[in-house]
Parts: sequence; structure tokens; C-alpha cells
Amino acid sequence: MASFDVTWNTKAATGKAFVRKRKKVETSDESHPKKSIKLTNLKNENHNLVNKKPQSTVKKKIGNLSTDKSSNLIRSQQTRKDGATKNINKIDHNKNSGLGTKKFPSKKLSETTATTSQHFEKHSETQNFSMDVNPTENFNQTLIKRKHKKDKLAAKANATDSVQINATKSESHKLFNVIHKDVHVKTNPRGKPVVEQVFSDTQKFSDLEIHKYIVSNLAKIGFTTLTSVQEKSIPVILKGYNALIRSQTGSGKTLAYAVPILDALQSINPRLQRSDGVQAIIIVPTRELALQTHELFGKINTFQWIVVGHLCGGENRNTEKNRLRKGVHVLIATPGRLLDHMLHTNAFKTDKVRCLVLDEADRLLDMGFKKDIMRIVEEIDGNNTSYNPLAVLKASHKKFDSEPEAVETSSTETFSLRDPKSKKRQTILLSATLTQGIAELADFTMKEHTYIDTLDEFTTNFSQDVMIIPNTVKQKFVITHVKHRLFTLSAMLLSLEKTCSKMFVFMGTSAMVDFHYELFTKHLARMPLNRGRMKSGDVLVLEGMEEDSDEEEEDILEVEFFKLHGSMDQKARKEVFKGFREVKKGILLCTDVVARGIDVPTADCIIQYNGPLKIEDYIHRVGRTGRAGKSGSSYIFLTHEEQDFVAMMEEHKVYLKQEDTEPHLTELCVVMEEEHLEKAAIALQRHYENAIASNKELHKMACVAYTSWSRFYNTFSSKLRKVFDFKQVNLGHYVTSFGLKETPTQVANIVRGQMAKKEPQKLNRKLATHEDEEQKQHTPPKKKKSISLTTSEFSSGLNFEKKKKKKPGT
Ligand SMILES: Nc1ncnc2c1ncn2[C@@H]1O[C@H](COP(=O)(O)OP(=O)(O)OP(=O)(O)O)[C@@H](O)[C@H]1O
Repeated sequence: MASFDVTWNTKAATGKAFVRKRKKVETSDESHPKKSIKLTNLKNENHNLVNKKPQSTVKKKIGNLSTDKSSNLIRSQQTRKDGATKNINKIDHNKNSGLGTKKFPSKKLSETTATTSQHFEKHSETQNFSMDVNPTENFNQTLIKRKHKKDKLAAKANATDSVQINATKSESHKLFNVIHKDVHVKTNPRGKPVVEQVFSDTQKFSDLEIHKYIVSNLAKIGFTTLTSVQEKSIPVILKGYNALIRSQTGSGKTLAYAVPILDALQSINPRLQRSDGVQAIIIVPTRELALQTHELFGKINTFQWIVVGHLCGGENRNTEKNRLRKGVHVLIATPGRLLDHMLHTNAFKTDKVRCLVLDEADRLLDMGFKKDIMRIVEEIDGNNTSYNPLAVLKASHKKFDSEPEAVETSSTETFSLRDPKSKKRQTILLSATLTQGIAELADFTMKEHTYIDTLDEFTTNFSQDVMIIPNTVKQKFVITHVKHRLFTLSAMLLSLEKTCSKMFVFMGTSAMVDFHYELFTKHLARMPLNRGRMKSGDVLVLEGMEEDSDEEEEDILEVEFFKLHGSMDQKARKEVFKGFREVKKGILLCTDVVARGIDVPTADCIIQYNGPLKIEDYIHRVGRTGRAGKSGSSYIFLTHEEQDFVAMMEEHKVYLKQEDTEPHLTELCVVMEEEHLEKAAIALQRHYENAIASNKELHKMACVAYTSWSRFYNTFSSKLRKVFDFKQVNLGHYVTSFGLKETPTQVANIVRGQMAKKEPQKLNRKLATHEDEEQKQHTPPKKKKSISLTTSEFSSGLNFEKKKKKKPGT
């Protein structure tokens, strides 16, 4: 009996990968791969195409040998028990590689190669010999010619397949043949960022005039002292003022409105009944934020008669309808789904709503929800006819004051929520960053409001340009050559994982997230044992050099990988979000869909693999760490062309320091069992390239990811485009950073071919940036009542039933 390891990925489908578990499988000698090696001798220049094999076989096959000097590949594939094909491919020994000798370290394998070469030599000898005028040989020659012709045709047919993988054309790895570029960025060590105090010096929840049960519930989850924003906001909201609240990320803005809302509702006498309907609506930009906010309400609400519910895109509409029919007092919702129900669910009445909260208000606007919000406000106010987009536009052109008003004016004297008969609507807007858009939204949703800012000197010093980041976060930037991005990111994951608990890795597009998730979970988190011995000359070559190598793998990263983006279905998103929050150690690859408001208290590291589309996005991404006074670190990847980003951030009083990549890169030496850093980096890059080249699906993902990146890079805000300038980009280098060996044009053609085959009309959708993805779900048919439903990943995701046209005469 022989044993070998079978690995599988337990939750890849849901975007959650436990670092793969290993299972010993006992096999009989007959089925052991060693015993069933089969040589094939296809002399085919297209040997690099992936071989497909039936899933059930546990055979190893060394196939597709080519005598082509410049491009030899021996590849064997073993199908794992779970059906995941593992390639035990190699070898890439190129005369021009300049990466060392071309010897195979494995004796067995070199013997095999030699045997095969001899076979080919014989074969070619036969061809030469056939030059003699001998009828039998002539006949042989004809047969050979026919065979060659057939091979050629087969090769041609394969080549026309839309996925043509050119991996084995292994020209020398030019990873380090790069023109030296200067790092001219000058950081300002004396630059002083604007610092906000997180916690109040003195005030405790028990000092507030709120129900003692709320205080005790807060104490149970460890909250006794108020944060600065809570200290300033809660009394103002309790008094019934409209408020525009700005305070840094992670400063506790959610409780700043949750506490007064709950306190007001519990104080209503007689007690609220379910039939009293919705009293307060909280609008948030993302589904995850809706769930998170709901959860927080659940933690502090011990008043069993007060019902808190949520509505968000992707959920079952009928379940939500039933929830609304039964009666909800506090409703947390994403704007699209909320408006859908307002317009189409009869049981949902909004006439009792006396409090409206817009959390992450600027993001709501960024996502194009302005019109939806306006419509929601009108529905609440029972004023459906007055909507005049032109008037709103004109009004919104008022210039945003660089010094926001600090006047405390109010038309109400008590929190209208306390009085069920009140006809007043109290509105609260919150954000960590202020934009012109927020001022416009405030103008539209509130007649007058109190401006609350936790920055003490705001009246004197505040300028719209100043960005505030918790001072407990160490902000760094990493400068890499474009071609080095992939292995540098891998190195940073390897090294930071040792000290960090939870990492967010922000990427530009969903396709990038999908691709890197697949690559890292399958080809970084686990690697073959004894890989240091698998060398072809100087070059470390993984997979299949030794027959046992595919059987024994080891965990390289003892951490769980997750992915989250807007193109995932709601169930998977929910599961990933929950999983990442609960896990002890994890790496979340994500788009900006989780950049806002998401609270993972133990997150201590942020990596921005792509620059932010807007300056504010930088603040919010970094803000996923350093929450409520905790410490954290943040890294942004910049290329030499992008280094002016650092100076740009300094204009906003945000100061970054350069991170030396070398200590991180040395991790590669350990992992790749390679003494020299460059060789280790090349080995990892090759490992990735081979993995991508030999796996059709992964190759396709890499191509789509690259193409989506190129679109993403064209969508920076006008200000940031000075730094992230597409015209300065070397596309070929970026292709390398996706582990591809084709040219940019070839990649584009591959993707175009794929898309045209699949869903021609969805070409743009697939290549979309995450911003586009937000527009993803559906375009509901226009209804008279609806002005314009923003379709978004955060919108309802509902499909309206088309009303059947009445037949004339019925
Ligand atoms: N009084 C408090 N004492 C201790 N921790 C608190 C307190 N209030 C809130 N927190 C915690 O602070 C963290 C951040 O809170 P919250 O998510 O409300 O921040 P935020 O200001 O809304 O951030 P963002 O701008 O990123 O949305 C949460 O983990 C929350 O539980």
C-alpha cells in the first residue's frame, strides 16, 4: 500500500478558504501514481496547452515532450481525488534564461528526459534516413508526413481555442532586468497630522439621561466611557436637533445615534405596538453595513417590544415583506431596496417615521443614490408631487463653506421620536469625511441643522482639505517596480501574517480579488514539501520535479483567506463577512465594498494593492484599522510613477513613511528555500506563472483580472489621475504582475474572445471596475411611480413582476 495526500479547498465556492486541509489516502499499488507513469511523445509545438484528463484516474502522465531547444516542457498531471487537477509540470530550461544551468536535479526525471530525447532522436533519424530512395521507406516517410500533418492540424485546432496559454515559451525571466528608477519622494518627518481625541475625558454613559438598561447593556459589551463624538452628539440628538456629524473613522458614530433612538422609543407611553409601524429609518450604503448596524442595535436593545429590522439588496423580498407586515420600529436599509419596498409593498407605511439617519452619507452620494434618497425623503414626508430635480440641482450649487456653520439652531425642542403624534422629522447625517455632496444632501434633507465635529479647533483651523486618520495607525507606502508587485505582495502577506491578526487587502476590481484569492489560496498558502531540492540549475522549479513532490504539501500560511466583493451573491457575502469577523486570524481580499463603516475591531493591518479612486477612499480604507483607539498599520503599494501620491496626501496633512521591502522579501528566501533574494523572487514568480499557464481556469481569471485592472486604472478621480496616470503605465509590466506571459494585446484578445463566446452583451460588465459592479444588479422596468431607481449591488436586486397587459375587452 502506498499513501499520498489529497488536498481540497473546503469553502472556496463561498469565498472563504480554510487553508487547505490534508487527508491521507491509502491507495493500492496499482493505483499509485508512481506505478502508472506513461510517456507520450507528441512532437507538438503547442505542447503548452493544458491536458485534460478524466477525473477518476489517479495516473501520472509525463506528456507533451518537445525537442524544441528553446522550450522544453515536461508536464505530468495528476488528478486529485476531489477532481482538482494538479499539475506536476515543468521544466523550463531555456538557453537564454541566464538563470543558471539547465540540469535536472532529479536523476530519475533526467533519465526519463534522456530516454524521451533518444526516442525523438531516433525518430528524426528515421526522417533523415528516409531521404534514400527505398519504396518501403518512402511509404514510411509518407506515413510520418501524414502523421505530422495531422499533428499540425490538431495543433492548429488547439491554437484557435480561445484560451491559448503560452507559458512554456519560457524566455528568460526578465523580472530583474529593469531600468533603474529613482525614488524621489520626499517625506516630511516633521509634518504634523491633525489629531482627534477618540474618547471623552470624563463622560460616562451612566451620566447621560438614558434608560439604565441601555447603560447596563453597554457596560456588558465593555462600553462605559463615551467617545468624543458620542459625547458631543447624543445630547444634541436627544434634544431633537437635526445634526450633521463628522468624526474620524472608528470613533463610534453608530452608537452616537443608536443610543438616543432606542432611548426615545422605549420612553413612549403607552408602549409601542408592532402595528405602530416604522418610527425610524437608517440608510446605509452597503449590505454588510446594514447587517452590522442591525447587530449593534441587537446588542443594546433589551426592550423586547421594540423591533429592529433590516432590508437589503440580495435578500428574499417576500421574507422582507412579511417582516414589514408584522411590524418593525427601527428599519436599517440600503437605499435601493428601501425605495423598492416603499413603492411596491403596500404593508409598508412610512407616515409614522420621525427620525431619518443617513450613515456614510457621502458614500451614498458617490454611489449615485442621490435621487433615491430624495425620493425616500419625499415619501416619508408624504410629499410626492413636489419633486423638482432642477430646483434641487440649483439649490445644490451653493458653495460648500470651508468653515462649516457651527450654529445650533433647531425648530424642535424635544426628540420628535418620543412623541408619536409629532409630525416633525428629525434627520441625522454622518460621515468621517466631508464633501461638497454632503453639504448638498444636508441642504436637501434638513432645513437647519447643528454641525458636530470632534475636531476641537474646527472653528479656527478646519479646512475641507484636511483629512484625519486615527493617530494610532502607522501609515506607510511601499514602492515597487510594476513587475515586482505580485511577489512583493506575496512577501508582505507572508511576513505581516506573523504579527497581524486580521488584514484587509484592497484591490481595484472584483476580478482582481477573485484571481488573487485563487492564486494565493492554491499556490501560496500551500506548497510542495522539499521544494528547495527541486531545482533546475539555479532556478527553483516547483511542482512535479520529483514524483513525490505532488504528494506532500505543507501549509505556508497558517491563516484563513477570505474574499469579498460586490459581484458575489448575497449568501456568500454574508457568510464571508461573518466568518472574517469571527475568525482569529484572517486575510480578506476585497474591493471598496467594505471600505466604509465596516467594523472588525481586531483588524490591525490594511494593504492597498491599488491606489484609491478618491482621496476620501484612502481615509476610509485605512480607517478599517485603528478603531476605537486600537493600533494598526497601513501600507499602500505605489509604483515609481505613482510616488507623488505621498506628496499629494501631505497636502491633506496625511503623512506616510516609506516601508523598506527587503525585510518582507527575505520571507521569500525562507519559503522558497533559496538563499538569494532575487532567485527566490524569480522562483515564486515562475511558480505562479507555471500554475497560471497550466490551469485554464486560473489563466482565464488572470486575463480577466488584468483587463479589469486596465479599466479600473482609467477611472481615478481627476485629481488623482495626476498620480495614477494611465498614460505613464507600462502595460507589459502589468501583465507580468498578473503572472501572465502574453502581451497586453494577446490578453485583451483572449478576454474579448472569451466574452464574445459567452455573453457578448455582458462584455463591459465583466471587465467592470468595482464602481461599475455597484451598478450591477438589474435595471427595473420603469414604473410611473418611480422616478429613477438606482440599480446597484446595494440596491434591491429585485425583479419587478411585469403586470400583464389586459387584453382589450376583458
Ligand atoms: N463608547 C465606546 N467605548 C468603547 N468602544 C466603543 C464605544 N463606542 C463605539 N465603540 C466601538 O468602536 C468601534 C467603531 O465604532 P463605529 O463602527 O460606530 O465607528 P464609526 O465612527 O462609525 O466608524 P466609520 O467611520 O469607519 O464608520 C466599534 O468596534 C464599536 O464597538
